[in-house]
Parts: sequence; C-alpha cells; structure tokens
Amino acid sequence: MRLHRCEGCLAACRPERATASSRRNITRTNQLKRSRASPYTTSIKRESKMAESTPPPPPENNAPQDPANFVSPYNQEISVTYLYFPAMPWFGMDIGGTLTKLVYFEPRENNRRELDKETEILKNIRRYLTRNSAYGKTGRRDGHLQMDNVTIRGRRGTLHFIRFPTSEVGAFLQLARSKGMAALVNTIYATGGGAYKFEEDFIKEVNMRLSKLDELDALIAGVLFVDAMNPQECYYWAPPLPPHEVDSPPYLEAALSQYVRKPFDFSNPYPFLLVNIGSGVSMLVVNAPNDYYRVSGTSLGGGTFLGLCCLLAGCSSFEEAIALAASGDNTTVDKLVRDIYGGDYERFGLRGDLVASSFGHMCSSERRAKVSREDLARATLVTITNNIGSIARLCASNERLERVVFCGNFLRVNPLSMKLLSYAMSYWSRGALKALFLEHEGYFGAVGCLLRYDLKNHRKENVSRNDTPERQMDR
Ligand SMILES: Nc1ncnc2c1ncn2[C@@H]1O[C@H](COP(=O)(O)OP(=O)(O)OP(=O)(O)O)[C@@H](O)[C@H]1O
Ligand SMILES: CC(C)(CO)[C@@H](O)C(=O)NCCC(=O)O
Repeated sequence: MRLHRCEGCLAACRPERATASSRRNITRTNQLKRSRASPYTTSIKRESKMAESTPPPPPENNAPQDPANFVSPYNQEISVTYLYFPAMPWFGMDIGGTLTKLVYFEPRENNRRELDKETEILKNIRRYLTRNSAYGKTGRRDGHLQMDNVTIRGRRGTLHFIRFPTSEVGAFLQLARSKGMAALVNTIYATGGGAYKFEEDFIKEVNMRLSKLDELDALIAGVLFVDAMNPQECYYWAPPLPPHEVDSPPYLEAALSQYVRKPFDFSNPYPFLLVNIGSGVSMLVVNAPNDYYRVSGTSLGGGTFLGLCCLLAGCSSFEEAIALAASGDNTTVDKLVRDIYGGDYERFGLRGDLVASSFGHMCSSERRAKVSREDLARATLVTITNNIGSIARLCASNERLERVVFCGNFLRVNPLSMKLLSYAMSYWSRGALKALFLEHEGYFGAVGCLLRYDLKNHRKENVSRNDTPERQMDR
C-alpha cells in the first residue's frame, strides 16, 4: 500500500491504513521531514536494529497520549511522527465558569482492532451517552445539535453535545467512576478555567489527567471546524424593514417578532469579531485561523444576567429567567429618552423609545412597588445585551470589522437577545455592521478540544497582540 506522503495531509491520511508494513517504509528522512510539519511529533529513542525497522506499537491505553509525555522503550534519539490513533472513547471538554460542555465522538463503524478490543465498559459508555438525553438531575444532551457524518482523524462518526452545571463536576466524576470511564480514559483534552481549577480533582477522584488547552484557541478552532462541517451553522436575524424605518419600539414584541432567521454563508469569514458570551464576555479579533487577539471583554455577561435575575426576580434557572424576560416589559424599569425629554433627543439622533438609563425608574419606591418579576427579568436581559452590543460595536468599528459573530450559552434559547443585538449592531452602525450567530452556541471550546485527536488541527497557535515578535518566533 502506498503511504500518503503529503505532509499537510497527514490527518486526512486514514491512520488505520498505515499498517505495520507501510510504517516500515517510512524513511528516516520522511520522518524528520514530517516531524517539522506535525505537532504529533516526539523524540524517541531506539534500542536495536530490529527496533529501527519496526516502529513502536501504539500504546495500549492511549487515549489521548500527549507526545511530550510519551515514554519510549527505545534509547536511540530520532524524531518520528507517531502514527498511533488514540483509543475510543474520544471526548472534548470545556469546564466553564457556569456550564461544563462535553462533546463525545461516536464512531460510525469500529475498525477490526477496536471490535476485538471493545470492552463492555466502552459499549456501556456509548449506550449510556447516546440513548439518554438527561444524566442525573442536571446533565443534558442537546439532541437537536447532534452532528452526523463528521470526520475526525479519518474516522467518520457523530458528535454528541452534553452539558451540566460546573457546580456538578463532583457528581460528574462520581458518574465517570461508576461507569468505569477511568479504566478506559487516562487523559481528557480539556479547556476553560475549570480545566485548571479541577485538575487535581480529576486525578484524585478518577485518576484522569487533563491535557489543557487555552480556551480561546479551542473556541476559534471549534467555530471554524463546526462551521465548515455544518452549512446551516451561521445565521443572522433579518429585520422586516431597515432599522431606521421600523415604527414600533425595537425592544417590543411587535418589532422583534418580525425578525426572520436566515442562513449566512460564512465560508469566507476573515476578518471578524468573535464575541463569546459565557459567564463573562470575551471579544476577539480573528484575522486567520492562527491569527487572533483578545481585544476586549466585560464582566457583565451571562453570569450577570442569571445572577441578577435570581436576586431581583427570584429565578431558579436560566430557562425560567428567559421565559420571564420574554413576557416582561422593561419600560416600567428603565428610564427612556422620552421619560427625560418628553420625546426624541433629535440633535443627536436619540429616539424617545431608546433606553436612556437602565433601571433608572427603580429609584422610585412607587414604581418599585408596582414592578413585576417579568419586567425585572426583561430589563436585566436588555441591560446586559445592550451593554455587550455597545462594546462589540465599538470594538468592531475601532478594528474596522464588518462582521460580528456572537456565541456562548447566554444565547441559548434566547432569541430576544439575538434580535436585540442584531438591531443594535445595525442601527448604531447605520447598517455597516452585521450580527451573526452560530447554531452550536456554547460548544465550540469543547469541540476545539476534541479536534486535538485530529492531527491537522493539533496545536492552534495563539497569537496575542501582546506577543513580542521574538515570542511569536519561539512558538
Ligand atoms: N442551563 C443553564 N444553566 C445556567 N446557565 C445557562 C444555562 N443555559 C444557558 N446559560 C447561560 O449561559 C451562560 C454560560 O455560558 P457558557 O457556557 O458559554 O460560559 P461558561 O464557559 O460557563 O463561562 P466562561 O466562559 O465565562 O467561563 C450562563 O451564565 C447563562 O447566562
Ligand atoms: C475570564 C473568562 C475568560 C473565563 O472564560 C471570561 O469569563 C471573561 O472573558 N470574562 C470577562 C473578563 C473581562 O474582560 O472583564
């Protein structure tokens, strides 16, 4: 069998085809050549002639094994691209400030070696994850986001999207232990602050190592991959009329209900502003897959919305807060331009129905006595959303960007915020900025981790604005 020699195609070159005999054909030159191209390159030592012609077998329990930590049985120094493929199950994990996201790759077909080796444990894990949509009290699988026919490392399969509150990491570890996962998986690719915070717990509780990835690297890798795999991924909300011609106040249902969701072709994406609305908000200027920087952020994010709704409206879940906001009226809570001017502030183009002061009415005890939970939730949502929109717009115009892509779980089941952001981007930029959204909202970091199984996606460079040229060269 001919060995696929194109360096760039190493990932596409189906690893299971690289049999022992084909591996023998890899010359030292090719190995060295590839070692420059592939991040999955390790420096191993060889012991004997026989070893030289027979590359080391894949590690037994090798899912996934970081080449840097690979201890070779050989002792002669040589750089070799390691052609193992990590054993199933494959997971990517993003342990965020509020939610933990787990993406599970279910292979469509097992190869022969796997069928022989597939243990009862592996089958049980697969069944448990794919046949349920709820795990314990708080774990959920987002079945509507499932992606079939995805290829990772030459393997075709299905991506399953699972989330649970980060406060339940302990329960997750117990579950992982009870399902015997620890016996199969010794390392998980993980990102998010929790990958650092809970690292010790993973080792102590289930003897699993977390191979940590930067959350913003993983986020961008995930966005680009999922968008490439799913033609429906990127979309926008189209207003019925240009924003300047809408009669009814933009924040009222009459105007918002007329917005229509439409697909957007994001195949030529650069440059764009990526706004990730999680517990807090990060804003990134993305110029190319490996060229981005974090331009701004705000601590007033999804966590603030939920925290304030719990505090002000007695909510006990995000879904409840969103449902309340959907039927509330923020004008009983916020002070509008017309409450101050009696109409528009024409000179500077501020319409009377714009919010002049968020929660501005709440200094009146009479108004406080009358306000409903729904109105408070709505005002909280509008406040947080408008603030994010405002910062995003400033960043985009400073950076001369036209497209602003919003993601993160704050937008989950939250069309209201998406429409408000669409309106704000377009209205305040006089149509120059376009707000875009992504179907898989908060899962991109976890997908980015899963892509570490894919050679071609390994090691996304993080180029930060603060990097010196020397540091960039060192990477
Ligand atoms: N079921 C849910 N439970 C709690 N929050 C939810 C839920 N669904 C959506 N959210 C919203 O999503 C936000 C978390 O989003 P996301 O998962 O993208 O961020 P994170 O990774 O937890 O946070 P960060 O990236 O800041 O560490 C919450 O603050 C909340 O506004
Ligand atoms: C701290 C992170 C990056 C954790 O995901 C996020 O919550 C965030 O970007 N917060 C906003 C921090 C700020 O820029 O003010």
